[in-house]
Amino acid sequence: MRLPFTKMHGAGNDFVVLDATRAPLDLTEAQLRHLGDRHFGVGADQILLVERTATPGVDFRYRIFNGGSGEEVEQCGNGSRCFVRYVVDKGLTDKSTIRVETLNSLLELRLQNDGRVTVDMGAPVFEPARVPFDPSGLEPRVVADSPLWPLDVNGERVEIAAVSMGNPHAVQVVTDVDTAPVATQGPAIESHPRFPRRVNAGFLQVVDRRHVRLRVYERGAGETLACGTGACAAVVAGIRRGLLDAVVDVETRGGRLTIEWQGGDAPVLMTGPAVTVYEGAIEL
Ligand SMILES: N[C@H](CCC[C@H](N)C(=O)O)C(=O)O
Repeated sequence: MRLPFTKMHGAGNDFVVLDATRAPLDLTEAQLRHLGDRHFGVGADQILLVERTATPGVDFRYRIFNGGSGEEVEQCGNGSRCFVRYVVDKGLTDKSTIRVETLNSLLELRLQNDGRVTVDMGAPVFEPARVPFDPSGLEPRVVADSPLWPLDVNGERVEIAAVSMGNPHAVQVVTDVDTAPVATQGPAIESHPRFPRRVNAGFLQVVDRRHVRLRVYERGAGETLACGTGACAAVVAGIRRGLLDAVVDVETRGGRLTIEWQGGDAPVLMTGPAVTVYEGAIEL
């Protein structure tokens, strides 16, 4: 099968975007992993499938698959911005505010005049069972509004905040992201038994109350240059610990995202770039 695709990135987190609005696309996990493979396929952190939906008041559905594992996941922040850029540039909609459903969320996205995209990512979730995270037998250290859970990682004690942005995140504060043990602790946290659906592992460095640096070892993809939901989870965790103000610039290795959260049940707003790199086709 000849499969046309669009290669995109949001702050360096890269995607293969597929149009399934005209005809359904049913790819196997092996085919999805092939698309994500940087040597034998196209290469991408995630594969995004754009579909129509019959849900009233919703414009599209988009499905997200991790490029390393081929598994379908609930949410992708950088991917949602590229989704908007894609449907507007492809003429699939004439709206500039678009409502899209994912596996477990409904997002509202707005294309700004400067080409950046703002996404209402919904409210964060902290209840362990809904992350999901198993805290049984653990005593958290509570800092301001935030329980910090002691996790045994490679024989070291790591303190994490467990947050869901629709997908699971474990966020720890580090003094310097450049020297943080992302390569060793990342995979150990990703597959930690206390996260039954595995987890995205965030390493957050607080520069000041409005600026942070972040690296994320992503579930099913490894370390990416940026992680949108990871940036949301990290800023929310920092605000709950009393370390950050409500609007924070997040410097990632691939670019800058701006995250806003007013606390409580307020939605997390994420603004950042969405870039089309090239159009291509691959024989699957
Ligand atoms: N690896 C993530 C999905 C992609 C999230 C990330 N690329 C983003 O921008 O939010 C997970 O398994 O939950």
